[in-house]
Formats: sequence, C-alpha cells, structure tokens
Amino acid sequence: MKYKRICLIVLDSVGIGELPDAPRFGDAGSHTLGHIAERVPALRLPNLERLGLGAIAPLHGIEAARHPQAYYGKMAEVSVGKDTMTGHWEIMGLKVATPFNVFPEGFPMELIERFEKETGRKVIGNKPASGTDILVELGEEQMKTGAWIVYTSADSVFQLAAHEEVIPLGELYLGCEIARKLTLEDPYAVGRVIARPYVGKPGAFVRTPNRHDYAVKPPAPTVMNLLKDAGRDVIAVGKINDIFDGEGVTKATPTKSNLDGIHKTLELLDHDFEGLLFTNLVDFDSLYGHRRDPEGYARALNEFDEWLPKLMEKTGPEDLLIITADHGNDPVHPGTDHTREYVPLLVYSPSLQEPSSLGIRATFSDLGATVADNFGAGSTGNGNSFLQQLK
Ligand SMILES: O=P(O)(O)O[C@H]1O[C@H](CO)[C@@H](O)[C@H]1O
Ligand SMILES: [Mn+2]
Ligand SMILES: [Mn+2]
Repeated sequence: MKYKRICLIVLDSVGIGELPDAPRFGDAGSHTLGHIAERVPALRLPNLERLGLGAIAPLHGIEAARHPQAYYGKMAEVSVGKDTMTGHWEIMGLKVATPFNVFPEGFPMELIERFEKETGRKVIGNKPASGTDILVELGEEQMKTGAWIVYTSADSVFQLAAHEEVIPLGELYLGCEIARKLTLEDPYAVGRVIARPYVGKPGAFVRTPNRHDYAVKPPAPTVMNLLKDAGRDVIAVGKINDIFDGEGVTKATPTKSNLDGIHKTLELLDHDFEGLLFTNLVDFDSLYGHRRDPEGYARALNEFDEWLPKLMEKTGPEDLLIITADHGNDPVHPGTDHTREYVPLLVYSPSLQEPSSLGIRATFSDLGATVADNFGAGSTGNGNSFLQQLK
C-alpha cells in the first residue's frame, strides 16, 4: 500500500474540451472550462493553477504552471454515454458498452398508464425538458390537479417533480419507488428515477434539496466493491452512494450543496481511515451547467478553488488527493444537456517530489485501476494504473 488514504473529488460536469467522438453526441466544439474562462475573463483559479490545471489545456486567465504541484493530465471516456452514472462507473473500472435507454418522445403510454394506476395520480408532461422550465410550464397545473409531473432529458432518467405541499415528500418517494420497480428492466431499463421536489408559488417555484436518485446497480463489481471486499473503507460523500446504489460503499453521507460536500470531506479527513473517500460536488452540473449559467459556474469554481488549500492541508504525505470530473456540461453550448468531453486529472500529495504530466489517459478507468493497484485490491479488467509513475 503506497498511500493510506485516497480522497477522490469529482467536480460534476467540469469537462476540459471535446473528445474526438464529440460530434457523434452533438457536442463538437464543447469545452466546459475553456468556455467559462472565456465568458468570464475575470475568472482566476490560483490554487487549481498551482496544481497544474492550466498545464492540461490552455484556459483564459489560468497559467500553465512551470512546476505544477500535482501530476496532471486529462482522461477520455470510452463508454457510450455522457451521463453521471456512466462517467462515475467508468472512473471505478467499468466500461458501459450498451447505452441506457433514452426517451426523446417521452415514455410509452402503457408505462405511464401503469404508473398512474399504481400511484392513483394522473401524469402530466411526459417529455424531455429542463427541470426548471417544466415547473414554469406545469407547476400551477400540478397545484390545481395534484397530477405528477413526469419528464426526462437526453439522459436515461425518469424524473418525477412534485410540489411538496401538494404531494408530500413521503408520497413522492413512494411514487419514485413504484417508477423504479416498473422501469428496472427491459423494455424500459431506465438508468435513474429521480425525485424532484419543489416549493413556492406560480412564477417563483424553487426546487428543494430533497432530491433523491434511484439508480440501477452497476452491472459488474467496481473498484469500490474490490476495496470493500479487501477490507478497506469506502466512504461516499454526496451523490456517490446513489450513483452506485450503495454497491461497494462502507459509509455514506449525503450533502446539500458543494460547500456542504467540501465541509463534510474536510471533516472526514480529520478521521483516520484506510481506503477511499469519494466525493461528488454536483452544483457545478445541476445549478449552473444545465442552467447554461457561465457566471454562476465560474463562481462555483472560484468557491472550490478557495477551499482547495484546506483540502491540500489535510492531505498528508501518506495520502493522495485526486480531482477529476465525470463528463462535461458546457454552459455556452446549445441545449441544456451534458457534453462529451475529456475530464481533467490532478493528483496531489505533499510527498510527491516533482510532479509532471500523466498525459492523455485512454479511459477514465485508469483512475480506478490506480486506486485498486494502490490497495492491492485486484482489477476490474479495465484501465491501466499510473501508480508507479507517482514519485
Ligand atoms: O434539468 P434538470 O431537472 O436539472 O435535469 C438534469 O438533471 C438530470 C440528472 O442529473 C439530467 O438528466 C438533467 O435532465
Ligand atoms: Mn454528472
Ligand atoms: Mn447533469
């Protein structure tokens, strides 16, 4: 065991430029970090810059450090998707070869009818939509009729929106469990069912942090399962537990925001453990990427950058701090969906002598392979470990 604790932070959707196959996903020219830096020329990320962020790709206002404090590079996604589950599963050693089903025309009527029958409420919506736009369109109708708002996106998601004062949270979660049961397998096989509660009055609806995700289980053991089976700790912060449906997790903490996720990560680093601390910071994606808000996205990046020194401080010589992402979500790209991009890779420990480039990794799974390698936990069969390169 080279490192005792590995703290892996996924900045959800913080991509670093189009992948060669981006045109196939409608994402030619996408560049989440690059376009934010261009749109918000005042953006400075001095701490990520010190680690080597600007050495991965040219970014306006962020220099390429001459002596980066972290190993740096970028990783390509080989799986056939650009959603959160696919990205995280690939990071943890799986290659998703069959895409999840998507529903650009909405869900088949027979599924909707079964859902209505089992829940005792009607469905309105049933189409791809932005989660905030659909509330503007249908929130008032839901308040009047008590019907479910069902919507999807370019991802494989069955999203169920409900006003907390019209359909109580408990009933919303029950509705999601019913939807989960109905869509678990073919012919629907939906990646995720998501509870989307909101509050407020027409014209001023706001979504609450009581969102809850019901994912399918990863189709094979991931690096997290390998670690858990090898007796290591696998601590999940934020959405991680949902994304893996609890598989391979030994302890989980949900979060309310990026800042909450950073605080919880810092707190966990104060305790002794041996294994992986795996954090997802989702605000980048849900509050700014999907909302096509480059200014908000820049502020969130800035906030993470300000807390980074604290995270580095708590990373001891026997620890590794790894920062990456799961896909892109370029706030300047047309539409409101994810973008098919490389993700950044920064690997820091105060014990590293002269960090240099890790190059372009052929798959996100190189990261998982490195984690498994470090703990002598075996292999999922995907990815090449870069552990020996870290000196
Ligand atoms: O527009 P909202 O509701 O935020 O939905 C987004 O969030 C979903 C899950 O991450 C994505 O599939 C996308 O549809
Ligand atoms: Mn994501
Ligand atoms: Mn998303």
